Amino acid sequence: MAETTERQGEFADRRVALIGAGVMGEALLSGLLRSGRPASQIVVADRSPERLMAIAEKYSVSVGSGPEAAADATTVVIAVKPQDMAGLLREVGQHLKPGALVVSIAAGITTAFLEEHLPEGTPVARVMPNTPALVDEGMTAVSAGAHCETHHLWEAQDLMRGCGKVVSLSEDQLDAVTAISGSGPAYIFYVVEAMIEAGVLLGLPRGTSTELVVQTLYGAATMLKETGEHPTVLREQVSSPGGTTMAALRELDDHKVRAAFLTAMEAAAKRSHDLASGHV
Ligand SMILES: NC(=O)C1=CN([C@@H]2O[C@H](COP(=O)(O)OP(=O)(O)OC[C@H]3O[C@@H](n4cnc5c(N)ncnc54)[C@H](O)[C@@H]3O)[C@@H](O)[C@H]2O)C=CC1
Ligand SMILES: O=C(O)[C@@H]1CCC=N1
Repeated sequence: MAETTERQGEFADRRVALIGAGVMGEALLSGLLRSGRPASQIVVADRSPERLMAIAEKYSVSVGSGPEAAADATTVVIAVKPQDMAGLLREVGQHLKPGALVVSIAAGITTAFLEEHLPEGTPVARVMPNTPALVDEGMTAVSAGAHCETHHLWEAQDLMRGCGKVVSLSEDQLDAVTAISGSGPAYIFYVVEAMIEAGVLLGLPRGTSTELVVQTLYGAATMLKETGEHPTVLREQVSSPGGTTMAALRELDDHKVRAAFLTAMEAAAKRSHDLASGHV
């Protein structure tokens, strides 16, 4: 309680506008609230009135149009699809408070793109979070635009720290970040789906297979994080000579699964790069 009050004091002069309250927008909003940002200092905008009503009811935050939200904010977080970004920036740019920080979480959208579409000198930060932010286990990379000073960068990092780990990287690494941690949860869920199906194929009830796979994933992730061991070492510990694991891993190698992962993530990074060039 004392910590929450202290944090509320820290944010006393800040107002955050969150524009785009979809999957990621809601994850960030809930993280901001859990980390102690007062709801009274957050205003949410979305072009869907139904969505806005649901968000206002669930989180007790103020809601409004994009320009209304932006006009009153010291930090404007934009969480719309890359394809909607240019239109939105045109809509809100002229309403920004002088000196307000604009933080974009859109895949591929560069700080140069944001700066071109906003009033001269606007500080912007490009951020790439991921959906585990919903459970405070997010991974976010932050990079600064041309007019983003150190205190702006801290503010962007602080916004995201409420829902997980944050690193600062140079912008030329952000397409790779998008391919690895931004899209990453989807690859893991895809592998989980496949393993559950395999369990069913082998005769396990679906519920049992799901429980086995989810706990195995959780245990393996916890081992990676807590032991700090290289994944190769951890994999070798499971792989007995002439045993079951090697029989399975040989099949994965024969089916070029490792190569498929490399190619898949190259495709994601290329897509992120292309989104910036307007290939939408
Ligand atoms: N979903 C994910 O795992 C991640 C998404 N992102 C990025 O986050 C952004 C949002 O993605 P999602 O939340 O998945 O999309 P979403 O489609 O769930 O949410 C986008 C929201 O923006 C609203 N919107 C669109 N144009 C608007 C406008 N002019 N004014 C106000 N609201 C507007 C839509 O009504 C919608 O609710 C994208 O740019 C994406 O690249 C980044 C990291 C991870
Ligand atoms: O698929 C996408 O484009 C977004 C960006 C990273 C994760 N989801």
